[in-house]
Amino acid sequence: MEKFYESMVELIVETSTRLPRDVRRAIQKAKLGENAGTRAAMSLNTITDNIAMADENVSPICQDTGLPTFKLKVPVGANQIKMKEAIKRAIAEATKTGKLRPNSVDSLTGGNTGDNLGDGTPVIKFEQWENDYIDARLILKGGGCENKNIQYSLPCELDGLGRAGRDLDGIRKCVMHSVYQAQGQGCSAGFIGVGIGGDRTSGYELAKEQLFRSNEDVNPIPELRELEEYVLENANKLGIGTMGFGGETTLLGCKAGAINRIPASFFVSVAYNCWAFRRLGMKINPETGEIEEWLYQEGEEIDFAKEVAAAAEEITPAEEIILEAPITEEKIRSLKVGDVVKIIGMMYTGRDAIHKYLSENDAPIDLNGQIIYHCGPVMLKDENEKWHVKAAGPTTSIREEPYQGDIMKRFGIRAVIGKGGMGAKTLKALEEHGGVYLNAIGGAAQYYADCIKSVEGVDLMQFGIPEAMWHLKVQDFKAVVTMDSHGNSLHKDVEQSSLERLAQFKEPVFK
Ligand SMILES: O=C(O)C[C@H](O)C(=O)O
Ligand code: SF4
Repeated sequence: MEKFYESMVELIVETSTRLPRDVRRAIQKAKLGENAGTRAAMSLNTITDNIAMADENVSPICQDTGLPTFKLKVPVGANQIKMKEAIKRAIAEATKTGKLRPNSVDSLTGGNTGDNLGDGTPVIKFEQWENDYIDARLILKGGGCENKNIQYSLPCELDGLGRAGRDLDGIRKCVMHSVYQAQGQGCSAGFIGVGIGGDRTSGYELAKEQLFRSNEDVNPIPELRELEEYVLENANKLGIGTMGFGGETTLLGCKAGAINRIPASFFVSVAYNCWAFRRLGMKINPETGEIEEWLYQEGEEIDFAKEVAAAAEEITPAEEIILEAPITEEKIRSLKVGDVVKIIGMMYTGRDAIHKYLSENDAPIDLNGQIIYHCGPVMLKDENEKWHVKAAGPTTSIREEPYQGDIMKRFGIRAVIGKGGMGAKTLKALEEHGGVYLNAIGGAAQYYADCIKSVEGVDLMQFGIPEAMWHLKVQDFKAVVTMDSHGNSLHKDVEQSSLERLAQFKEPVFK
């Protein structure tokens, strides 16, 4: 079992830090399809730089290492109890070494278990089979994309598309709609798994099961193959683009499966996965526990590191505006949607727990003129009790929509950084108070960790590592203004234009 445990540690570390080959190829294709100089092209450059940095640092690609979900197929007689114990031990170990963020939170008390173990975490599923080896697969699916999963019950009425009936064309409409409703919030461009049929539970399970397929396989069922190809081609006409900034690629992969249903129910379930599609697998010898072969590793491996060096010579950077807190209202009012800013100096992290806390309590520090970063980092303490940032990309900002505007006004905060954009309430507050929303590239956790030069302090540690308020000193932290103090929002514009584009897919296609 010791070897099996070591194999599991390796599986977790590799999955968290190195994207599989099929995923790299899909991202490379998207990159080649964007026009140089656009926001989408810039974002994809950051994404591929980040992939290369994660390879090199053997550190998490994204700070949200998600809900670890293992799927094991085992020969009859293999001891599942022992395997489960070894997997749990491996999870705790990978958390201790900073390859996983402590992500297991008590749903009633809010307490973080600190080692990723707890009721329901990790998810481990076993299946017996006739083969003589163990097939072990792992997916680390983050929370932002998980929140964009969606389940439709047919028939239904859909924005832009009208009625979706109980047939293949109705299914087509649901799947197109699922990509539209995700906008950039699940760190598009994404991959989707579609589950047709089943009940509410087995439908979602089937959808997630599709995410274990190679992105390049061909569906043996002709109707499903047609559906997959249709969606992949046409969802990319929605113009949502990388991070929802607009652009040519919105979807990187679509895989669909179908199971039977009962007459009254007709569910279409969609599991959305961000570009940081972390899933790997291995064949393991059941006697020795050793790795026999890695899965998803056929074909060419794209090493983005080489491209980083080449691209650095070519790119002329867009004009960047330096921002350093404390920021004046005048400075904020001079910023407009589309401006690229480079932040130097201090910023403070604050996500779900902090926003709720600040809505009911005083701030632990003076936030006047300051910058709040929606981020739950991976942190490690060294032997001298000093904290280090191991991964620190933005989290989905829309969750703070109920609080954000009020908090900015009350504490004098001038800028918030996050991803995916915010809604009408925040936009109004930015206008009234003089604030901006800055979009960072979701998932680019190594890229941003590199911009953080020191950890100057931390407050509210009782909320656990991802939710505490970290005081970070940064250098050249780049972000784009996507909501300004003049009532403009790139997110609102893209949502509107993509809804109009969605409507072109209203007419029946599969008869
Ligand atoms: O929890 C996080 O750090 C990010 C999350 O995955 C998100 O996409 O919002
Ligand atoms: S931040 Fe983005 S890339 Fe990271 S897990 Fe969340 S959705 Fe995925």
